[in-house]
Amino acid sequence: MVHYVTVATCALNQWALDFQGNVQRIAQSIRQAKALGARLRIGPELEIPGYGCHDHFLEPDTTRHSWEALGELLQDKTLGDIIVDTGMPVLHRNVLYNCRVLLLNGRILLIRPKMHLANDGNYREPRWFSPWTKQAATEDFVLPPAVARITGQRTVPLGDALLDTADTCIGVELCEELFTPQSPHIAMSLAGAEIIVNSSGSHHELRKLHRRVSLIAEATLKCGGVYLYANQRGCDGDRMYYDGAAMVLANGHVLAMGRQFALADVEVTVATADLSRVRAFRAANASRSLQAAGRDVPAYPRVQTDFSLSPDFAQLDASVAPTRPLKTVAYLRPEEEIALGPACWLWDYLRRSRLGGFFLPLSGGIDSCATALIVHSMCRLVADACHAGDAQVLADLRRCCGDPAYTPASALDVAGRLFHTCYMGTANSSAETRGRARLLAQSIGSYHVDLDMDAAVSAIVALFTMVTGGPAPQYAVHGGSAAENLALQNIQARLRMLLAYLFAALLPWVRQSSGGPLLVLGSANVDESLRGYFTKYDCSSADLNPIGSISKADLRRFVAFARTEMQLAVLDEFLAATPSAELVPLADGSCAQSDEVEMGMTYDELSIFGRLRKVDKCGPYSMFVRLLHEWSDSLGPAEIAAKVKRFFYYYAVNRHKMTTLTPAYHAEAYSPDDNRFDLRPFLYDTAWTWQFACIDRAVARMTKA
Ligand SMILES: Nc1ncnc2c1ncn2[C@@H]1O[C@H](COP(=O)(O)OP(=O)(O)OC[C@H]2O[C@@H]([n+]3cccc(C(=O)O)c3)[C@H](O)[C@@H]2O)[C@@H](O)[C@H]1O
Ligand SMILES: Nc1ncnc2c1ncn2[C@@H]1O[C@H](COP(=O)(O)OP(=O)(O)OP(=O)(O)O)[C@@H](O)[C@H]1O
Ligand SMILES: NC(=O)CC[C@H](N)C(=O)O
Repeated sequence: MVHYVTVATCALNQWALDFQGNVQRIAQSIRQAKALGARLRIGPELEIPGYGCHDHFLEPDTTRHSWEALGELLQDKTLGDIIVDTGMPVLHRNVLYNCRVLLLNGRILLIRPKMHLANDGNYREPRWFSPWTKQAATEDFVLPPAVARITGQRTVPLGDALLDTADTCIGVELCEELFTPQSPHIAMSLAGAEIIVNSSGSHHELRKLHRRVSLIAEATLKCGGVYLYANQRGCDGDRMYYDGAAMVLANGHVLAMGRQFALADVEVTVATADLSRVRAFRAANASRSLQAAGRDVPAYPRVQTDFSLSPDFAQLDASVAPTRPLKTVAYLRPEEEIALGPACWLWDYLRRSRLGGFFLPLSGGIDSCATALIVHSMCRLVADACHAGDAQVLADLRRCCGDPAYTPASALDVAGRLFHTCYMGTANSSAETRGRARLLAQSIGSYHVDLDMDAAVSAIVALFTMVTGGPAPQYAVHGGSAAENLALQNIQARLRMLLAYLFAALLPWVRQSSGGPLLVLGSANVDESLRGYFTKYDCSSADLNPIGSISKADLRRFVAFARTEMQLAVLDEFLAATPSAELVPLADGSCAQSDEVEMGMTYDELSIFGRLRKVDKCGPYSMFVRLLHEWSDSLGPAEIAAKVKRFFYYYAVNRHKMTTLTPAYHAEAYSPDDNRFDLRPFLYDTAWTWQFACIDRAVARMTKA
């Protein structure tokens, strides 16, 4: 007797509130799973309305339309003969739950509400849902009449139960539940669930996939069993990118894993697991058996079905073999993740916003260069998908370009249609930055504009002088005050933003393209945002920023990676250049300004401050203590104190700038995004009187000692 079960998990590119598109993608994934021989298919968390509906979950319409959409799935006869695990909000006795709904042949088997809600970082599920707190208990859920008519059921069980099929037992764990110390899979496995299904809405952060795989590998290594993990993939309407990587593990080994980043709307990952191995693994583990036989194992209610996941478990069929475990999991390096995640996010945003492409102010510096490389990466993915026959990507591309007959020849060809770069020079710009911008644009195929805007700068200064009747403001190198010097720089920076929006609106018209206007891209990185080293409402203000949660140090690593992997020799010059704003007059024809000198700290130091502040939750005093140990080889307590105090001073002065930062791709746990992720006041006492005094006392004590 063999017990081979073929199971399917998916990554779907759902879009919040796009019920029609979401149901189509779910149905397509079920059909694909069946075609691949699967008898169980799981999809992402809340896949019917889309995970990222946020406060729309509070609207009864969202639940209502989810039931209507579920009704369509239940009535579709092509979706039968497979257990389907789908997700939607369910209102039970006036309480809203985040639920899995398990279906089979037009009937609902079980509704399983989430028991441990995600409530940190970007997650705030308790704002909309309540957790189901009754372990191993169910209640009767009365179906909405329209659904009851379809299924022929009046009530279905809702709660924490297991599903018994003819050949195995299935337990449901929902996303965050895996991340908790007392994960439900532990009790469910001890109670005999052999397959655990986990549907997630888990967004990308660099290196996060390791954590998911380790948690599941650890779970199945300790408990034994088959574990299915599904996830959304794509931008479903905000700063997050859900990064797929749907997978199947068994007894600690990865059997199959889908792609983390890809443009395909539907990806089904299938594996055949041998349940005999699960049984042998568990039975041979004496201490596990002792626990499983004990009184503490919850007596789960069990929903019964005669359906069997094994094709015919009475006979050995040599054509069906268990999937061999992967030898290694091919984790991407963080640089590769930066190249792919934001690129896929940009593509989803572009096609879903139905605009005509991107416009990027390209300065010849590292940040806008990294942004350009991400768009280049997007163009490569789009060209590859078209060449591989992805009809959806080709249709979306044709709509963006406004050309129904277009077929791309290459990534550079795609860039020529979608990507616009612009160098906006002034008398303060150097030939080096202008040249680097032009060469990079050539290398990646963007439509490049090289302009000078001195006339506009002079006009604004002249207007100011005329209105105030005073002398013209001067740069510091010409004897001007600090205020004059800053004001003159900020005019240039803000004019660039104005020009960016003008060109984004009208370049398609100039090029006689029938695509829509362009999305303006910004390139402010985490470090300069935290330090406030940028002009409010300059080119950092844009429609989207692909690099806004990434530090300068990581961006430099990404550009170095792109130099080799994308074979762009021009990037050597970017890596070698000294970062500079080029907003003050040149000295002997070359740049007289250096970011790090002006900021009073290096980008590497800023990266460290940024991680300590957010990830390690350090206030000024804790940061000082941490750095005292980490920097003790090179710096004394007084120097470290001065650096920490300088950072917190500028952070406090400039925190207000975070409130208007351009929406940025969420890539890192140290993101300073003020609107959704890093919630802080923006009016601080910049003296930090109490905190700095505490540091000063510690320095005094150490100096005395
Ligand atoms: N607590 C608060 N809440 C709300 N608003 C507040 C505020 N404190 C000041 N403000 C306002 O903020 C404004 C000052 O900010 P802003 O106009 O940006 O000007 P500001 O921060 O004074 O100057 C721009 C900074 O960026 C540097 N910079 C300039 C250009 C390019 C680059 C580069 O990235 O390479 C760097 C420049 O050296 C300087 O340090 C004023 O309007 C002020 O009223
Ligand atoms: N000469 C320029 N031409 C076009 N865009 C520019 C120019 N100077 C600055 N910008 C735009 O303004 C943004 C902020 O300018 P800033 O001088 O602060 O550069 P940065 O943040 O160090 O970025 P980069 O490394 O791209 O220069 C740049 O990322 C770029 O998009
Ligand atoms: N939707 C969820 O429950 C996600 C929570 C989980 N901590 C994650 O990041 O994957």
